[in-house]
Amino acid sequence: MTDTLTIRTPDDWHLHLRDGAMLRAVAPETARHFARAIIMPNLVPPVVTGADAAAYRDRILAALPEGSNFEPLMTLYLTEDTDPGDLARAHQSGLITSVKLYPAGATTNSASGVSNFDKVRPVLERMAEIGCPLCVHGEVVDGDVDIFDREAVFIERVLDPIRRATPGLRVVMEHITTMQGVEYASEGGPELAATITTHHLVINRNHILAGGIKPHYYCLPVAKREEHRLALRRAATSSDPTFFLGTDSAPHTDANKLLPCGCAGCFTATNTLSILAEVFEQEGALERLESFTSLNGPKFYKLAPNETQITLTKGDPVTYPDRIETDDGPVTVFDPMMPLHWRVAS
Ligand SMILES: NC(=O)N[C@@H](CC(=O)O)C(=O)O
Ligand SMILES: [Zn+2]
Ligand SMILES: [Zn+2]
Repeated sequence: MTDTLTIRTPDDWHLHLRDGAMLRAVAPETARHFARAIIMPNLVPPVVTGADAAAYRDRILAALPEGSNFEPLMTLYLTEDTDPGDLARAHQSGLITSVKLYPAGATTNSASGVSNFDKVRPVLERMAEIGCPLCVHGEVVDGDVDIFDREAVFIERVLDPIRRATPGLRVVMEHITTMQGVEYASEGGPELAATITTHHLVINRNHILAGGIKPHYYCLPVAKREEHRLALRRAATSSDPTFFLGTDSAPHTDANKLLPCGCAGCFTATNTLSILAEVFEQEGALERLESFTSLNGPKFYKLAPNETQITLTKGDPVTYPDRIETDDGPVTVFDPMMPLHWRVAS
């Protein structure tokens, strides 16, 4: 039986680090095991210009533990006023790695996102020319569309038309949650990829809603039926390079999660690798964990995989704190509802 696994150091291709006290508390949780991460720009106010991204990058670096080599890969938040020239300069200088599209109103801090997709056409065309990837939160904002259908409808109504109208645009479908997402991504050729979160490999909608409401399992896109979770597991553990890890670790204080109108987001940075190793072992695919966490992402982003390695060892169940403390208040760590046997050896 395999009880140690050495892989290239993982990267997280979708991560929320926030700012201020929250940033200082959560950055070390990711930097402990990950070499790089794509940093989401949905701060208040959002990271919209190259100058904003440079300043945010400095704040992240200042929040890292001493001696950390963690590299934040910055993104810009696409708005209807994004300046294509500023974006292109930020990308060409290496300051930003990608641009994030939030349909206005789709998720946490998305109010400055896009309502009229025609308005961002020139920016998307410029991105296609310079090879800057677009990371997409793929849900329609339409009160008439059932929340469980918003991803599938987005693919047909918004994503596919954008991709057809913008040849060459490289797109990452972020945090896919449906078999329709898996299917569309896997048929999209080398210019299309998809990230899958840790929590969507573990929970389905019953975990949120059956036997009492569980606010800590509420995130966007919301977890779907079991058949969709199983499709995500097959995609993540296949060797298809289309799919890679984006944890979408999204810290909110417990006070903000446990409101009558609570925030969306699961905080998984602390125990993600233990959970993923458990999931991949359950699927008989431990030898493919490295592709998902450490190889497919860099390949899509045209970056070298990390030279360093981590070793996971299997033993007695490993426990993690239920919550981490921040100066903004406690943040609950995602509970995978199963014993975890794999730990990252220090
Ligand atoms: N995933 C979430 O439920 N929340 C994210 C936003 C996002 O990634 O959509 C957040 O910033 O809290
Ligand atoms: Zn999102
Ligand atoms: Zn996110």
